[in-house]
Amino acid sequence: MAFLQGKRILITGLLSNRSIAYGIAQACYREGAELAFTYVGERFKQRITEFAAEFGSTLVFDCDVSSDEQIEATFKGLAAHWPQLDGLVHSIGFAPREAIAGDFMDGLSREGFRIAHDISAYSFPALAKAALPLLTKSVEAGNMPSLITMTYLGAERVVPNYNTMGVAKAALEATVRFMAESLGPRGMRVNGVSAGPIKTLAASGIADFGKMLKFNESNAPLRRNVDTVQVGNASAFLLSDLAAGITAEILHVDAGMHAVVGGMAALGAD
Ligand SMILES: NC(=O)c1ccc[n+]([C@@H]2O[C@H](COP(=O)([O-])OP(=O)(O)OC[C@H]3O[C@@H](n4cnc5c(N)ncnc54)[C@H](O)[C@@H]3O)[C@@H](O)[C@H]2O)c1
Ligand SMILES: Cc1c(CN(C)C(=O)CCc2cnc3c(c2)CCC(=O)N3)oc2ccccc12
Repeated sequence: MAFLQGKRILITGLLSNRSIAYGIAQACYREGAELAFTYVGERFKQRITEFAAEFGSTLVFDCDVSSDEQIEATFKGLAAHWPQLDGLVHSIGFAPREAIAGDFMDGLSREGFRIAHDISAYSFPALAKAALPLLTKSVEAGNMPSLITMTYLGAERVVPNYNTMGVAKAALEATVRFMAESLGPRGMRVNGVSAGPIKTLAASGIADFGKMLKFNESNAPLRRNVDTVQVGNASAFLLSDLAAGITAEILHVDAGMHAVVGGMAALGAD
């Protein structure tokens, strides 16, 4: 297949081998892409360098998306190695713990709301804007660059406890549409992948996460949860020219759960 042969793709958000970004890297590498990675903080450099080597890459950059300087430096560094960028994977999300647990109003704060939107929503267009010169080089070379981000059902519907992250994901999904409208005429596509719950580090410490996985397994149309391989494959598809007609889309990779009304499903659970 190798439907990403020769494409140069930057993947953010790789933290462990359970990360969604790890599944995306596996799929893209398998399909022939050349990869580069970002990590957060010197202490992870060694680990991410080892992950990059798994995918035939030595390109790793320290990029905390709360820093404009680190975002700029990342693409300056990338430009020293690559003549163009054909794909950008945004797989970053964070909110202070009190913003994603318990009652939405009880956990609401200006700072928590700001942080959630800065890291989980603004960072996607911010990275894309800093990448524009390299993305434009890809268009000039006759390619159609593709940008993707990871979102969740909590953007569209109330998922208990997801709270301020749901509001931030709603903002993220709106950035997909406005970025697609701005970058489409420049020959670039922008899409979101709405993944079902997966036990990653970002999911660790979330109350009742196990219950949620069980509920999905009993009620999702496919009667199972999804994993990083399935999300990775769908992401690789969106990054490739097989998805040339797709932009401003939010693709659900959630075993169909987005289509099911929670309550009724619970009735049908037994
Ligand atoms: N795990 C799930 O159930 C699930 C479902 C749907 C969507 N998502 C989304 O998938 C994406 C990846 O999460 P994951 O589940 O793979 O967990 P993960 O913990 O493996 O990845 C989260 C990543 O966010 C990065 N990050 C946090 N703050 C950052 C900052 N300031 N600058 C740069 N990077 C920062 C972390 O370094 C980490 O690599 C997130 O956007 C998350 O919201 C996760
Ligand atoms: C699913 C699901 C997830 C996984 N998911 C889709 C996410 O997007 C998780 C994102 C996330 C954002 N910020 C933080 C954390 C995770 C944990 C550590 C921390 O301090 N902050 O998180 C939930 C929280 C409540 C309810 C469901 C979920």
